[in-house]
Amino acid sequence: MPQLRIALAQVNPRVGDLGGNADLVVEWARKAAESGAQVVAFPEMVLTGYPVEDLALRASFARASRTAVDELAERLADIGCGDLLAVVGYLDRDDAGVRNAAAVIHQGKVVARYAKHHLPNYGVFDEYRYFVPGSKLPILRWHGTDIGVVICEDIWQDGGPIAALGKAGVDLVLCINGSPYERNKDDVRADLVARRAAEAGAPIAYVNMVGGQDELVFDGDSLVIDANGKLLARAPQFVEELLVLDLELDAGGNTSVEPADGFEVTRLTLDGVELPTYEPLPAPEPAAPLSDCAEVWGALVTGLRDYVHKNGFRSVVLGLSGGIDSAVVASLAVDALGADAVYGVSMPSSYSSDHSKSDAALTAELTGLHYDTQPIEHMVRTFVDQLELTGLAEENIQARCRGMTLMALSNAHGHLVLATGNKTELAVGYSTIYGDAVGGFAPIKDVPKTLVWELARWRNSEAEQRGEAPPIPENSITKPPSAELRPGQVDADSLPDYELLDRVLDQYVEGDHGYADLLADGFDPELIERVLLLVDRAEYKRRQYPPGTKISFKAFGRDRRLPITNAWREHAAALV
Ligand SMILES: Nc1ncnc2c1ncn2[C@@H]1O[C@H](COP(=O)(O)OP(=O)(O)OC[C@H]2O[C@@H]([n+]3cccc(C(=O)O)c3)[C@H](O)[C@@H]2O)[C@@H](O)[C@H]1O
Ligand SMILES: Nc1ncnc2c1ncn2[C@@H]1O[C@H](COP(=O)(O)OP(=O)(O)OP(=O)(O)O)[C@@H](O)[C@H]1O
Ligand SMILES: NC(=O)CC[C@H](N)C(=O)O
Repeated sequence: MPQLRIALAQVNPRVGDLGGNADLVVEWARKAAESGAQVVAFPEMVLTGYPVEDLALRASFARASRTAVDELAERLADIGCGDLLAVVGYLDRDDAGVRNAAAVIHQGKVVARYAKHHLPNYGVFDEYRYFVPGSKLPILRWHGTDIGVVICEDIWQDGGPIAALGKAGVDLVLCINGSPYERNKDDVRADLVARRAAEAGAPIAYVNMVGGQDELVFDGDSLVIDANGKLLARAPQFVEELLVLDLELDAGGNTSVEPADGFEVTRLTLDGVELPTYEPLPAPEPAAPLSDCAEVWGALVTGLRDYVHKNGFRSVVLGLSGGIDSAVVASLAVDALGADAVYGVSMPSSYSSDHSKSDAALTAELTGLHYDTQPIEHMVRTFVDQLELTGLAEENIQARCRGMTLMALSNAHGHLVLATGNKTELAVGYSTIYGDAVGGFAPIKDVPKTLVWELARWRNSEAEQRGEAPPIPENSITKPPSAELRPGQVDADSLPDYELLDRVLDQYVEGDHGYADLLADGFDPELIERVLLLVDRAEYKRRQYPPGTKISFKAFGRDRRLPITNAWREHAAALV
């Protein structure tokens, strides 16, 4: 049986940076060659970054991507990696249109191209807007084994290229991916890859990218599973990694080129240099799965870090209220960027409690971030007096003075402003537009309030286990949440209990349940009407909220697109 050493390069490209991404591929291909691999696979569209959105529609970008892949092939040969079979995702354009493609590179040339067949067009994906599906299946004979290539969504749909490869006969399938993180998706992926490997009758080597791209985080979790469902290797989440392993594959001998399931099958035999003689590698230990909180924290840290760095910022600023949301965002920012890159500002008004000031100062002390106090009382007074503001207008001007202060500090010092709102607040519109809703990035906008508390407790206990000081003040976790916009205000005065609220929101937002479904879920009719009205009315606020990391199946934004101007209400009268 031929032994094949493969390497999966789980790397972090940057959208639009064709030169930088080519350098990345060269650097990791070199590592793969040094490890003795004969095959290296890179993620989906690694050369352009992913997703490129409407850049795909620009002919200039497609031309640059095609040129970049040809130049990359030459470069790999020039640096002595020509004998490696490299599979590299890129954006292609041919007579039929734009393609989400994989180039197979060997000895200085692109020897085969595969265009993604199944295009995802749900959730955050719009691939029918950009790409033309492919129906050609190149199968490469390399060191006696027959290798097929597919791209991400190709394994998420029944039928299609995997079934066709199974019928034609292959010994290995390389699946290159840009699969964004969602809670619990790692389990779904592993099951899926196992199912498809059985269908292909061959192991599937699945390589996913890592890193943040606007609202998406790619978590890696690359894996190799054989046709019997055995996990052969698994990379950790959220870190770059070269997963190298030796595969004992059934020797090729597959010859069918009959069209299978509408696919045009071509076989190409590549000359392999004589195999080096090396000791087989011990089977790599699969990365241990992360707990739910560790995984979410890893996603939030990655999303924040990459948004900041990939957009050229070196530091962030946020308002520290002493409350749980700003404390958790501060802790995430410190984990993502280091304490020296985080600036926290306490901005007390005349309604601010003593504990809000002391808890904010304690957050700074525990995390080591830069701390400053900027009282807003005089600014607020000027607006209130000049415009004769009372009630809600007076309350909101406090949040707006804070927002303006943070943006001024951003302009003056170049910090990116972090908005601290969580998913529950976004759902019910519990924030002041152009006030605490200002910012460039909103790290916890997809985290429900109850999960914010859970993450805070988890992060503190992690610190304790490592013998470090817990970064989040205990009082910020345990005190009743309050916006402190008027004396004695607490969230519970105007919102249902957060446990209950999050359960309703989960069904309405994630589950898209209507009124009747929510009744069947066991919620009180009055509660349903109240919560749904709040959610529906706040669409305009969500549209203007900064981007932030997606961790759920349905984040606000691309995953959930509702009209702002919308007269439809889910209520009892709408039941038929
Ligand atoms: N459909 C629409 N399209 C575009 N704009 C629309 C709009 N409807 C209203 N507006 C505009 O929005 C304004 C109302 O929104 P806004 O000014 O935000 O005010 P509003 O939503 O009425 O009040 C803010 C609420 O958030 C709570 N809050 C504030 C700050 C922090 C927290 C917290 O705990 O985190 C909670 C606060 O207690 C209050 O209940 C209107 O005056 C109007 O200008
Ligand atoms: N006194 C303050 N000093 C600095 N920033 C503040 C202050 N009050 C509010 N903010 C900012 O506005 C955001 C919204 O705060 P608010 O207290 O109104 O509600 P919250 O959603 O409960 O947030 P938190 O849990 O952080 O208090 C805070 O997270 C913080 O960034
Ligand atoms: N890039 C893709 O085709 C991703 C789609 C796929 N369903 C995933 O999330 O993994």
